[in-house]
Amino acid sequence: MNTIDQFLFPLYEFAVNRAGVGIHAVNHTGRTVIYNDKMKAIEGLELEEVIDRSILELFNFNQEESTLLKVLQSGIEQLNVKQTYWNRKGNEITTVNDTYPIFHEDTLIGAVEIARDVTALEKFILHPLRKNSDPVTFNQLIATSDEMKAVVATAVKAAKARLPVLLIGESGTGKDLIAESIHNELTPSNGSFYMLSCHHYDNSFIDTLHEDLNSDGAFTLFCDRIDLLSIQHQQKLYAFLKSSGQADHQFIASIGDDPVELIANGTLMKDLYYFFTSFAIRIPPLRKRKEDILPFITSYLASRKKRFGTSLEGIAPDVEELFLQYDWPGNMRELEFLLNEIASLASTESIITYGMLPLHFRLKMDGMNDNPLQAMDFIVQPQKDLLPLDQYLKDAEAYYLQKAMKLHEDNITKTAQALGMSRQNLQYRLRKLKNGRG
Ligand SMILES: Nc1ncnc2c1ncn2[C@@H]1O[C@H](COP(=O)(O)OP(=O)(O)OP(=O)(O)O)[C@@H](O)[C@H]1O
Repeated sequence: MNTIDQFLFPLYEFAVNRAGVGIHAVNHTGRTVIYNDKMKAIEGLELEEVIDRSILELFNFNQEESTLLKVLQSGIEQLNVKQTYWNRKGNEITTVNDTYPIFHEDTLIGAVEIARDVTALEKFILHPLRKNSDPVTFNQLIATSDEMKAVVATAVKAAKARLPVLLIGESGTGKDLIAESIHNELTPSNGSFYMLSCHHYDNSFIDTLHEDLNSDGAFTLFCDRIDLLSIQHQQKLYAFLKSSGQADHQFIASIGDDPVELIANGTLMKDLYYFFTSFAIRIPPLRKRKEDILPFITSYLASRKKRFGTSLEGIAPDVEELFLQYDWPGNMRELEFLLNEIASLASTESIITYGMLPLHFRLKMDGMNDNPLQAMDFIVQPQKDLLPLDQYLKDAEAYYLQKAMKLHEDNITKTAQALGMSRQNLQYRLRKLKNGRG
């Protein structure tokens, strides 16, 4: 490093780590050389876990890394690649990635990926919902379980009474859908449905609510996740609601946790909570109402068939059993994403079989079921469909690592030694396999 570089290095390092975008750079061999703080936050990984990865290791893993690899191989940039997945900490993340090849005097010396975390931005909206698609009504909600039937019955009552409603439930349980269904149940109907999404740090939009919602007629305002607003913004929202006058407006809010706890730990303003509690509706997580899983799948596949002409119609009994055992931390949204993933890879199949489940899901199941992949799964048999090579290699890696770990009584150092890799490398692979990305 020359003197100028030495002088500039701390500045570069500072800038890279303070950047609001994830930055991941690899050299020409695919080895990670930059992995900034934002990228760590997005992926839930640590620098040590990625720093000594080689191009071959990168090959087997997630989409984003293969984008880096592709760009490294082709020398052509890839822009605006969007992905949504649950990261290692179980958070749903949506990123938009730009990946660039880096040349020095005509020689390709590496590639850089810039990832924008748009999870919050995507939700930062104040807009009339679904202007151009069918309005959502209670009829479209899957409510087979007694718990969901009770939710719908109370929501219908709330719409009749036209009183403020508080929806309480984990992410992905359908709060948005219920809010919109309440709006569409109102008689006489309200002109506009506005969704005020509070998932963003910058909630200055609350300051302009008066102007934004200045409509002649009655409207519905759905304040999604008010518990994510700062107390100062909650006070502003409360002041707006109190002053909004017209009795015909329908106000709905949602929170992601138990209100008593949120108030106790200072995350939710008591007055704002009381404003909405004429009807407090708790939407149970999917793991507490598993009767809704299969009807959702049937309805999803039927609507996909209608819209895209796909051939999928149902799921195999063993897959059904797995789905009923799984806890679905991302609730209906996670199930929907999983089905999207399966359906987008399906061709002529009419039934979702175990082999069609993405690896990350199967690994979670294997952990849960004590029913891991078997050596038999890797033998080519005439009566069994062949897997795509990429899938086969991923499965084989998962199997091999699990067996190697077992052989060495889960001792990372010994297993890594036996496999001829570093501890970090092995840990990284194991974590990736366990938490796999969709
Ligand atoms: N009962 C249901 N019937 C049909 N689809 C559902 C149901 N519940 C959820 N979904 C689907 O699951 C996805 C997530 O639902 P929704 O956005 O309403 O969840 P949410 O609780 O508002 O999540 P968040 O708190 O993250 O905003 C949507 O695509 C929705 O269509």
